Amino acid sequence: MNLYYSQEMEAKLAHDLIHVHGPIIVGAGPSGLAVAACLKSEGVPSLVIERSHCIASLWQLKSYDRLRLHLPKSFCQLPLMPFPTEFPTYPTKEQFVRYLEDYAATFGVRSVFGESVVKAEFDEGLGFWRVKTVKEGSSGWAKEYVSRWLVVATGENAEEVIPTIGGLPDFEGIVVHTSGYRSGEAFRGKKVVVVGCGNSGMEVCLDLCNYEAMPTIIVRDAVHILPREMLGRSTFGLCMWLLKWLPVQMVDRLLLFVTWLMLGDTTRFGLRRPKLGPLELKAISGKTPVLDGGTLDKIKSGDIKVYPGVKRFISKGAEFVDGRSEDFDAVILATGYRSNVPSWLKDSEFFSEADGLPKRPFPNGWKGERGLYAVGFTKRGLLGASIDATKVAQDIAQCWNSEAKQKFCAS
Ligand SMILES: Cc1cc2nc3c(=O)[nH]c(=O)nc-3n(C[C@H](O)[C@H](O)[C@H](O)COP(=O)(O)OP(=O)(O)OC[C@H]3O[C@@H](n4cnc5c(N)ncnc54)[C@H](O)[C@@H]3O)c2cc1C
Ligand SMILES: NC(=O)C1=CN([C@@H]2O[C@H](COP(=O)(O)OP(=O)(O)OC[C@H]3O[C@@H](n4cnc5c(N)ncnc54)[C@H](OP(=O)(O)O)[C@@H]3O)[C@@H](O)[C@H]2O)C=CC1
Ligand SMILES: O=C(O)C(=O)Cc1c[nH]c2ccccc12
Repeated sequence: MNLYYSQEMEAKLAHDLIHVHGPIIVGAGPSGLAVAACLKSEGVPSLVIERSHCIASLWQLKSYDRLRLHLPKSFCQLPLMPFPTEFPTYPTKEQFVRYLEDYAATFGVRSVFGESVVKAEFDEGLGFWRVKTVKEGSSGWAKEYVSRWLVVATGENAEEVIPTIGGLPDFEGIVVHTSGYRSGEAFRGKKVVVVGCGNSGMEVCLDLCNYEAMPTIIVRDAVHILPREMLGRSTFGLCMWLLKWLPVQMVDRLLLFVTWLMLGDTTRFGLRRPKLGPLELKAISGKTPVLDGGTLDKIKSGDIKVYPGVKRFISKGAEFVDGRSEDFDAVILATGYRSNVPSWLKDSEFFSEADGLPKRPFPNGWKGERGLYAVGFTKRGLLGASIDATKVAQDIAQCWNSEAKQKFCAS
């Protein structure tokens, strides 16, 4: 029971509401865990509500086997607990998940699993957030949690983007989104078309090659492909260091020059570069450059074919916008993810209905009104989540620990 509820409020709350002692955090991914840990370190309890039956479901349930962190570990660790020193520079997903399990245990993160938040609404009368959940995968069973603070940590990758491409329902082979792809084993000897050329599409193509499958990647637009490492350092680390001294456009120019020396002109292989440089584009649009870990070599050798956009699918293959057509055994949709916040959060001021991200861009998208917060919607990966989590926890702790505990200080 929250000590700071007034008797009057207490009376107003129906007996079947669950009064959360501290903030409610929706989502037990890295962002939710990070904010719970930071709150704990400030002496603030919290409750994490997670739809799946484990922490970090994106990493444990929706990712392929060969996945590793693609930025060096120093840029991916959560606040207050570094990665073990014996971890490699780019930890595997198993290592990352083990780290997150240890992290949750170390900070005693309190979670309920298997409950999906279907509605969260600020009750003006009570001055509290009411958060309704249903048991994942069932109907007719619901709970309602209540708190002064609501932290949204459901992520930018909560739902798969499944594009409507003409003819796809008529395609007779396997169709799977990358979230359901585990390894190339199931595709040995098969012709596979991979739709989308972000980091997922590129990595899956390389994996397919490693299992003697024959991948074709669909690149419908311009894309920045960068070597994961340059000049003996991680490209990302080098960029972060250069950005301390130089403006982003200049860092982009240097980056593209070294990339050109290392990879050559990628246009020859069907990979046009956007007009804006990779870091400027990332900052403006959130579009992550591809950090190449060997895919480009397979494209150069012809093991991976590059085609422009799909015009439509047919029963045994696809027709492309350039008039060519080809047979395929399987389609892998590497078409990315989206936020699901607009489907359950009844507040259109803080989050955009269009993309489910906070309306105010980084670094100002972490705090809304009336005790509402967001962690992990910065388009800056785990580093962005850690920055948000620290700020959110400090803000809530200030309120929690203030002398005027009776007063509703989230505003
Ligand atoms: C394949 C892949 C690789 C990546 N690699 C990197 C990387 O190397 N480095 C990097 O910095 N970033 C990387 N990212 C970005 C990624 O966003 C972060 O790694 C990280 O997972 C974000 O954490 P999060 O907690 O914000 O979101 P998530 O990890 O997505 O966690 C959100 C949680 O909320 C839960 N949830 C969603 N909706 C509800 C609901 N309505 N009710 C209850 N629970 C809900 C989900 O089940 C999930 O467990 C990668 C992303 C992907 C897809
Ligand atoms: N640690 C690691 O190694 C990895 C990290 N990641 C991270 O995970 C996040 C998600 O990445 P990812 O899953 O690649 O998603 P992205 O959103 O980054 O990429 C989706 C791709 O699909 C394309 N696309 C979407 N719809 C269509 C369509 N109808 N026809 C053709 N192409 C289409 C997009 O093209 P367009 O740009 O034209 O819209 C884009 O190239 C990113 O942050 C990424 O960095 C992912 C994999 C590995
Ligand atoms: O993996 C991701 O999605 C990230 O957002 C990590 C990231 C943040 N800034 C970048 C710049 C270049 C490449 C990756 C990232």
